[in-house]
Amino acid sequence: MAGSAPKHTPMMQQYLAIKAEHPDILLFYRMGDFYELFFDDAQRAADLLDITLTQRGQSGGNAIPMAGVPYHAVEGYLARLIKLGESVAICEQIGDPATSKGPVERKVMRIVTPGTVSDEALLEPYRENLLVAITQLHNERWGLSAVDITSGRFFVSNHANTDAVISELERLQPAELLYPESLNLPNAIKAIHGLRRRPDWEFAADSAEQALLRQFGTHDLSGFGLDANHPGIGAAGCILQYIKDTQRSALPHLQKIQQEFARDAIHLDSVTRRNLELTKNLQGTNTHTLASVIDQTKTPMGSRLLQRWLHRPLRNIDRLQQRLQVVSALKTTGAWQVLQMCLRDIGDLERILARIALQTARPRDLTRLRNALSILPTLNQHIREHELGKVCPEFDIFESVHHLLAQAINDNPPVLIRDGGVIREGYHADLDHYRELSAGGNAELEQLAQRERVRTGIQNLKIGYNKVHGFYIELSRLAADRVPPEYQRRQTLKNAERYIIPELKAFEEQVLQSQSRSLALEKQLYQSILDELQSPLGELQATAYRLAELDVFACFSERATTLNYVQPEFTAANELRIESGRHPVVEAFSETPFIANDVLFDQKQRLKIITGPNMGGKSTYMRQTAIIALLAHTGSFVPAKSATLGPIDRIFTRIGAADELASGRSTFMVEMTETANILHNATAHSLVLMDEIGRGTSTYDGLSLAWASAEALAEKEAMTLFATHYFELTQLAELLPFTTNIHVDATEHGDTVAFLYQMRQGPASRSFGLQVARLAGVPEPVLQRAKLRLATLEQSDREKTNNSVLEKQGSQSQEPTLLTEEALQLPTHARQRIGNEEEQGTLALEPNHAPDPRISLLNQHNPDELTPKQALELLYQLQQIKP
Ligand SMILES: Nc1ncnc2c1ncn2[C@@H]1O[C@H](COP(=O)(O)OP(=O)(O)OP(=O)(O)O)[C@@H](O)[C@H]1O
Repeated sequence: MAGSAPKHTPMMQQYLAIKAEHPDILLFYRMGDFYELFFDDAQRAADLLDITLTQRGQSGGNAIPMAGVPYHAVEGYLARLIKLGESVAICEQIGDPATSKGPVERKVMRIVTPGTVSDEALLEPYRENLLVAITQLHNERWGLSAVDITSGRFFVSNHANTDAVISELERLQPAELLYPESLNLPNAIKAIHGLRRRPDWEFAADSAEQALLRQFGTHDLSGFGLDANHPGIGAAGCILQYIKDTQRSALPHLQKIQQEFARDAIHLDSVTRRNLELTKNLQGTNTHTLASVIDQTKTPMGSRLLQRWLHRPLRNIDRLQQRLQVVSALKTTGAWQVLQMCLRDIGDLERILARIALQTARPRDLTRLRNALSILPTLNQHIREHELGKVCPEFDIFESVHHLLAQAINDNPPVLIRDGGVIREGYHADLDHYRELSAGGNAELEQLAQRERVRTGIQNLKIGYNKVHGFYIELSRLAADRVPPEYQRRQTLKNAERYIIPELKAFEEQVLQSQSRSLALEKQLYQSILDELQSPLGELQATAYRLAELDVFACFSERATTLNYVQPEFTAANELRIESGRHPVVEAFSETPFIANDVLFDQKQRLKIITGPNMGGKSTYMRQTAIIALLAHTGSFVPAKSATLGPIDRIFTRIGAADELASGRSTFMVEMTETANILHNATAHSLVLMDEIGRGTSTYDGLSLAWASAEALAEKEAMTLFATHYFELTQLAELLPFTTNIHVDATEHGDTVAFLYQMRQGPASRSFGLQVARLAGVPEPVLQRAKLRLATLEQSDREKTNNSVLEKQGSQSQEPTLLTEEALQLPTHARQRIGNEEEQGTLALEPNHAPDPRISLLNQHNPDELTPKQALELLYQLQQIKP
């Protein structure tokens, strides 16, 4: 920033003083029709918004960098900045430029931050907008609090360690994240957009508790089931303080705080969340996700709730049964159809109510609220007609609120209250009177014009109005000699003159006065309507939540009907049985019919080693198992013929691997970190998907790690699907309890392969790697070379296996054979080659079944019997032989 204040112009001094109050965020400084940014802000805005960086005058001897956006387009720019995690202080001109000495008075009128926005234009309708705060306690533990200002949902949670809080942040996807300034953030959190450092004192538990009590008007927090020592209390306090600083308005819609317990939901770590592509695919977009198939909700609030449920599958079976009951009832009665028709017109009631609470609701929010309320009686009628009252009680229809809005607000009000015309005629007598005065003006004006025409004898005399001169009488120049003396000239045009007369002036005052009075009264009435809506706000919010739930239930029923899903059943036994399960997303987007498969985990079967060709459907099978389990725990029906699920505490996935360059971890490191996490945390109630672990390192390292991991999971009795290309692992079925082999079926068609996608018992017979490579378009000469290599490798394998079996037979061992480095007895350099070349994508183990002629020659001589000359000759001979 530039030098000391005295060197700046008065305007710059004003700017710098205001900027000093908002050092960390962008300041939009209003100058006429633009919001301007200066110095570093200008540079940052120019980069972020791709707007031109210019200069304005000099300050402290240097040119001042400047960038600006037109005021009428500001919302679009704000939306972009918010999305990038930036906050903006908006500074308006509040003084009158005409009467100001020096720069016109300016003030920051609002602060827009990603986590506190409520304007419709700045929010994404289908995404929750969370302001989150975190603190770390002395022990490893973290406290977290989150609020969705646009719905009033406010909660705290606590997390045992850093990994747990990172995975929670992955779920919540905060729009803005507050943390205490003394906290040393882990790298994974540093990468989050919208980070804000806050002073440590804002997280102090004592003051936080007081702030919460003030907010809710209660004596203690026990009514919310919350202990004042909860690790998240400090974070909740910081959130309230931050909102106070940035919003400067009360938050009557934050009426309670809830506690979320990790144990209430199936734990999904951040990797699993990504791998299962719940709401985002692996490329980071919204297509081909579970939500893209399941979400047929009709309101944005329903869609947001569904996404929340998908990311937090419940473990409480009673609550799931309640949800399933509603879904089932809507399905069997077919009521979902009419309900969806109604819901379509309900709109985003949740966010409308938040804007009413924040006093930022626009006239059209009120008409939308009125419209939503007017649909409730019809909804109730459908509930009655379909006898759904038991599972879905009728809605309160808020008659008085509806009546108020029907009486007070016009059918199609303008966007802003300041434009007037929002309050309905007949609502308030004074308003009608002012409006009559200003509108009735037209007739009066015409009378006056007619009278003047008669009096002056000038037939083309007109009365007009413009903003600068107000009302005037306009006469053509040709009539100049007939202008009465009391006409005062106002303005001279090319062919006409404009005049004013006292009567017209008085008329003007009356019109303007009644216009401004009517506008002021409208604003006042509008405000009192907003005030009146505050008291039923809590009940309205509860209704909005129930409508969002009904929207999700109707959506589940529709999906179950259209896509032929079945109601899942829950059991206390530690098992998982899926008959003819399907992958909802692959099924929806595949052009060929989906092949359904069974899954069975019970007391006897816990670990399944899956083998079979690439592209054979192993990953699909594993993912569909997790997705069916997850969907069942949201209260949805599932894509299967039947599904019975025992308790599930966590779903783990180790699928595919990508370098995480940003965090400095290689493919193998990522793979092993994820594996370590699973091995530490999986229990007998966990569902574990392991896809080809060990691929990122040398064959033997990988194979050994995969082997040992499978053993460890079998020991834990976790429900594990373990897909592998290490055929050796199929031997585990004989070595370990609870372990079985299954494989995906495929058949060979000449040089190519046909996938059958059917899971079968037992290990696969072969892998079809080359056929799949052909399908992928690998050039023919390469395939031919690979075929030759494969033949030699397989030959070598067979010989080694035979040797090893012979050795084993010699030592009378009963254990099945595992191909280890020792068993293969490869020389060290050959082992290294396997590792290196495999990393480059070609495995080229040099076969040693065809003996090297040089070695044969050497073997024909005994070194002890050779003379030095003979030895030299032999050396020359050896040199001549080509390997
Ligand atoms: N049960 C099924 N019915 C129909 N099509 C399927 C089925 N399972 C998989 N597919 C199709 O086959 C493709 C490949 O499946 P998938 O990725 O599961 O194979 P994979 O065995 O895991 O392969 P790789 O070992 O190469 O990772 C899927 O994208 C899908 O189009």
